[in-house]
Amino acid sequence: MADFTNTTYCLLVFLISFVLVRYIFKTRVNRYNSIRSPPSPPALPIIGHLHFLGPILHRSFQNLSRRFGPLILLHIGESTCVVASSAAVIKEIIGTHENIFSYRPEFGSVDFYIYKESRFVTAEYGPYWRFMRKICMTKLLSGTQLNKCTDIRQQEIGRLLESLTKSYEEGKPIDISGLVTTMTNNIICRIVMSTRCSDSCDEAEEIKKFVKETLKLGRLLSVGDMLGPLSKFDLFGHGKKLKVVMGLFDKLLEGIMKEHEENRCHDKRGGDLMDVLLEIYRDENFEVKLTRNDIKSFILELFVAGTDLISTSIQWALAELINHPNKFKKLREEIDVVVGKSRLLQDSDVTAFPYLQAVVKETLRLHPPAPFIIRQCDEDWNIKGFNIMKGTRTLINVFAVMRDPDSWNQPDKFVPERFSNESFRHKQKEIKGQGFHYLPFGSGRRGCPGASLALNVVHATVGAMVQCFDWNANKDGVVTNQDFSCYSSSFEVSSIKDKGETTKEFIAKLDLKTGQKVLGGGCGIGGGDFYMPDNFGVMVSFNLERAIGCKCFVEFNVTKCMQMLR
Ligand code: HEM
Repeated sequence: MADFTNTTYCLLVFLISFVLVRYIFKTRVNRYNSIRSPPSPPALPIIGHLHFLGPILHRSFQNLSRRFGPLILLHIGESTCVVASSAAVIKEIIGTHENIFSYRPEFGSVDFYIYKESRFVTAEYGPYWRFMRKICMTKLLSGTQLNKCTDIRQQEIGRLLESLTKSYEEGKPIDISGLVTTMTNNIICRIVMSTRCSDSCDEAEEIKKFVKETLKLGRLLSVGDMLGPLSKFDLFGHGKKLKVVMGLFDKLLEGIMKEHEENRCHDKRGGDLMDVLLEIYRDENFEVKLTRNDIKSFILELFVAGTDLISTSIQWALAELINHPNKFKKLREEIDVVVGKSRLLQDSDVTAFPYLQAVVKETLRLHPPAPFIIRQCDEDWNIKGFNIMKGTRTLINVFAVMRDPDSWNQPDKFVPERFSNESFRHKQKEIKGQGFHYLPFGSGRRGCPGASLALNVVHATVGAMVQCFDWNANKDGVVTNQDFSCYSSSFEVSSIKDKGETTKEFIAKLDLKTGQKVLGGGCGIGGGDFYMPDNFGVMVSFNLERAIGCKCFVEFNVTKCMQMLR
């Protein structure tokens, strides 16, 4: 009853707010009515196009663009955006007119972000952004810095493999999602703050919690953007919570910074990223004077930008390989020929594995962990004959572009071979995002600076997991060859696992046909599934058989995966 009252109350506040906002403020919508705007689906009063949006946003936008064209205008409550979904349109936006679309929009969370003045990812294209970007590319995430971290990556992957083996030996189920996320968090933690942090598991764990909470609250506050200027009143208290979480993060990071300052690194190679940033902070000669908040904010952004995305990519790659045993076999053979069975694959081996690289590229094409590139139009502009107003949020639907049948053969199929055959190899431009058909890391001056680090970790982890274990869907397991978005929409409410219900009972309830494949939960990530209900929990089992003889039993826990994204 209390829940019902709360929900009704929230709904009322929400609706009244909309009406007030509409009444009080002259909206962007009105201005768009008077210009040649991009096509727009029929909108409802107050909510605009909200009713077109399903739980998986990039799919909803893909469906809309199929009906209304590759550039569409949407009003969601008080929030207006254009969505681009074809390579030709995107080429204009982040290619030809990149200078107009180099800004990223502010979201509702910014008012409650304690390092408001220090953000890099949403910094305007000005001296501060240019300075941070330069140190990112030349010092923090440069090839030299990454080479220095090879040992860290190798050790953390080794730990992951040990955990898998140990769980097998103890006969315990394994939460792949949790283990892989811990690994990526540890890698970033150690690269950023060195062993001083990673040795203390508590600190690494604390950071993981803060990042998760910051992401969750940030998303909730962004949804509040629909309320327009009223979102500043923090009607649901998410902003207040964000401030508290960030306050705790700040305290923890200040402690780590002080520790670094006390044990100043005299290593000629320059120490970890925190050491490099502190060195710049102390130096008066740089064109931009860094503050302590700049450093903390940048570090938080690296965690937010990196950890989850790498982990998601690894899980999707594994899921696709499990679902395509012939491709798994082909990859295993490639690794066996080069590395053999007596040693573990190393970072430096990856260049000798074209098929492994193709598997990762194809995974990122089908399941881009960042399904949207978000930019903002900085002047009243014209794209393909349509007017876009200054300040309009511009969403590039990377997911739709990378599944566009005009650019890709059998776009919804997992076919790594498309990246390993000769015709594609000399299209390297595509891979770097310059052809605008393949954009998992964005493109141009605001493209992802962490792409090399991310690819290093994904290649080495997927390679090691394939080299060391046989991954087969258990015959009891629910396994699908569709991605999770199809999975969630086809199961809906009737398939929520009841409390106390065993996996077997749950599976029986789903009434799957013999031989039908259903993808395991660990794979259910792709930017949007966090809308799934809390109690949705499918335990999916996989058998792991180690190449060198031992057998493991793994359970993918969907609930845990999704909690990760909450
Ligand atoms: C698989 C993993 C990753 C994916 C798929 C990914 C994807 C992306 C995408 C799509 C963008 C926006 C690009 C654009 O606007 O054109 C971006 C930006 C960014 N990424 Fe990544 N990223 C990944 C990993 C990382 C890592 C590991 C780091 C750093 C540790 C990182 C740091 C950043 C930063 C700082 C930006 C903002 C750059 C700027 O505004 O100049 N990312 N990433």
